[in-house]
Amino acid sequence: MGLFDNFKKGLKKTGDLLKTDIRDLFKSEGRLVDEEFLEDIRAILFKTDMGYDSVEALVAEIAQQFRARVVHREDLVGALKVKLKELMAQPESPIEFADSGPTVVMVCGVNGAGKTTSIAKLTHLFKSHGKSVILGAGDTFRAAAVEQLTIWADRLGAQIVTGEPQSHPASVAYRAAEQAAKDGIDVCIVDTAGRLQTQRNLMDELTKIRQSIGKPVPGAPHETLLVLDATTGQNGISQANSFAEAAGCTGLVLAKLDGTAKGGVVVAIRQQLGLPVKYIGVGEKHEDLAPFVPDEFVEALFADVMSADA
Ligand SMILES: Nc1nc2c(ncn2[C@@H]2O[C@H](COP(=O)(O)OP(=O)(O)OP(=O)(O)O)[C@@H](O)[C@H]2O)c(=O)[nH]1
Repeated sequence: MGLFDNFKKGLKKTGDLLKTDIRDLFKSEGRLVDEEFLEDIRAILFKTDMGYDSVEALVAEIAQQFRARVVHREDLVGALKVKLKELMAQPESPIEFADSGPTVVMVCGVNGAGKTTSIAKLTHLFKSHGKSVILGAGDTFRAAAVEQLTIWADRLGAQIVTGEPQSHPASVAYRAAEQAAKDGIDVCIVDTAGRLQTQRNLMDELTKIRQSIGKPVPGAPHETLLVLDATTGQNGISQANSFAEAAGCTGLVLAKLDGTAKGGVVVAIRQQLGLPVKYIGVGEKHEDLAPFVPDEFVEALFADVMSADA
């Protein structure tokens, strides 16, 4: 599947919502842009969870361009797309690969956000680009987490370093990074147990994990990715903000985008979190991950609204 198809898959539910609502607005050919129309647009955009500031910026743009004029569906969608792309712009941010030696990626997030699955997807992606991968099973609290990651590693042809049930996650992370350096492996991905940003001791533990990764591989971790569950919508954003800060995150993986009609949350995330969205999860399989490209996101979001009338 191409990138655009992946975005469409991830945004199916959100796109369907927009399609129905915007088509309902344009039952007649054109619509006069008055306060009532602007209010309707506002309500539609809010439903996708774009957040107050983004919605107001979009409505202001429509008002400024079309107030007191008759607007057609394609003009409205065109203007929304241009403004959304502007709102979501971010530096191109693929993974920062190390100049030499292994690139170490640490993955963190709250329980059940989609960390393990995202690690499997990243492994598949890196391997499909010809890179060798080793995993560090740093979630030593849950035997099931280690098991799950081991299954993925076997299936995807990656090495894995695990610890004894009581071993410290920092020592597993250290050994994984060390092994990567010793064996000349391109990418080392370190899993961590789910935690809340309010659990001080567990957040301190993330710092220890980071420090121990940096011993065998100076400069590592090169990326610390926060996995966010898109289905929690805007509720998750403020939590993510403090998490990202405490854990020194460099980017986001937004998992389960396919599971929500509130995919507009990506816009809110771009507005409210100072971090680039690096990848989106669009399903449960290992190939269901796409690098995040704002313009593709916007095009996919509105693709069905403008497709041939059903
Ligand atoms: N539909 C869909 N499901 C996903 C996606 N990513 C993860 N999941 C599902 O979400 C559930 C939790 O995912 P995990 O990867 O186990 O989450 P985790 O963060 O490792 O969980 P803990 O280790 O318990 O903290 C699983 O059932 C996954 O299949 C996605 O992009 N789309």
